[in-house]
Amino acid sequence: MRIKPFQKRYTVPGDKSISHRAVLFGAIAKGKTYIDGFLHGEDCLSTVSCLRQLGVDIQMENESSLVIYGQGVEGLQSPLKPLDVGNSGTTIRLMLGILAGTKVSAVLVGDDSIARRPMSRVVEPLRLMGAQIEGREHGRFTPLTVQGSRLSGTHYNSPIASAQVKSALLLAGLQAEGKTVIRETIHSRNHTEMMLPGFGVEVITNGLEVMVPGKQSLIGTHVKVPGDLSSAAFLWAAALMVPGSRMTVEDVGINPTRTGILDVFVQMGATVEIEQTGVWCNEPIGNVTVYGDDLKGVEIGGTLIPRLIDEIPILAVIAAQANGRTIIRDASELKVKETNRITTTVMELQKIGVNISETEDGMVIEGGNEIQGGMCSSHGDHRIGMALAIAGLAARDGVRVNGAEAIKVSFPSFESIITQLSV
Ligand SMILES: O=C(O)C1=C[C@@H](OP(=O)(O)O)[C@@H](O)[C@H](O)C1
Ligand SMILES: C=C(OP(=O)(O)O)C(=O)O
Repeated sequence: MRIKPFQKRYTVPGDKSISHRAVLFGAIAKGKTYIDGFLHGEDCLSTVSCLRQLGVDIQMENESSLVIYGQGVEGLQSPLKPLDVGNSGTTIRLMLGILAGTKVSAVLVGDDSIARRPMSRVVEPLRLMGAQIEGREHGRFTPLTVQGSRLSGTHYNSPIASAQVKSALLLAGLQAEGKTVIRETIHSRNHTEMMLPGFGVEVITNGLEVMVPGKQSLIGTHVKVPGDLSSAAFLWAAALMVPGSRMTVEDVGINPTRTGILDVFVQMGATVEIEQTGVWCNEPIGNVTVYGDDLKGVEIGGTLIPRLIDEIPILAVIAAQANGRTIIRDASELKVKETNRITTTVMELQKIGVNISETEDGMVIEGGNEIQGGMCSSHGDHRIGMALAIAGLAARDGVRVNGAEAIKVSFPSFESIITQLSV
């Protein structure tokens, strides 16, 4: 149902990408790692449970504070049962990079969505380093089996801008003989490169290239996780969908490899005020306020896309309300996320009366018409579920989202915040 204008300040739960990395790196480090602000969402909990199955002692002091008693990669043990990564692409791909160079043998499985997502993007370059990974359709899909082995460093030109690929190879490279160099065509998020030096690891970045010398070990540290900009994006979007509203999100990560959506808000005519308040573990954080009425459509593509890849479903919702046409190009990677996010975004927004169509590598939205509302589905994809719920704040008849439980994957407090906005 259409809601009244609001002026609010919130914090959002910890960044999902950074939470995964903090617990994975702590698990292969020697000594204690403390994590504050850990995201207690299903994806990160899948990472924790896989690591526990590998014999890592992880204690939860409370929902967002963890202590990991790391014993180095040598301390990892072969699990008795398959490691279940649930819905999390980051977990399986980074875990493959870690396990490839250990003495562990393990089977990795996930849910139906994971079973459809491509694994060859990490399996193939890891095999070039000497990894022994087998699986369904020659290792293109789960279930996958990894038998840890000796690795050699590599020089890999990554054909896709994927931080999961880059991170998997860097993690394998830490255990390999010789150096590992990854070159991307477009910058992907750089949280791995930003965090590893805090664990005492040498990482050298030179433009689009990242290099790690091999045979390095990690030392436990303290990680403070910034708020997740990808979660905050839904709250800022709420303010843009309800004219006259204003939303501030505090202590949110503003790493430039993630802030593409803020650039697009400005391009659409919104006001974005960024007050940087600190740097936590190499990651800039700040308080970010977004407001604006009478937005206009935009054309986006190219190097901007990896900087807002997870925000495209919510951007489509904002574009539906903005005046004029929005064109999103170069976003084929969306086809291999939790769902095919081009298809699911277009299909579900059409159901609630948005004029939107699918293209080969993105979508076109004709904005400026009232969103009617109705019944739609998350298709089990957290970001689709949240995008549709935000559309509901401006829809004439409201929006009912089936499968909203998927939202717990990344933003467990989303529903309670949206309920507060609506009263
Ligand atoms: O490394 C990460 O933490 C992530 C990288 C991105 O995926 P790709 O690496 O497939 O682009 C992103 O979509 C995902 O939500 C998290
Ligand atoms: C794509 C996502 O995550 P992952 O690849 O880790 O499943 C996401 O959170 O939008």
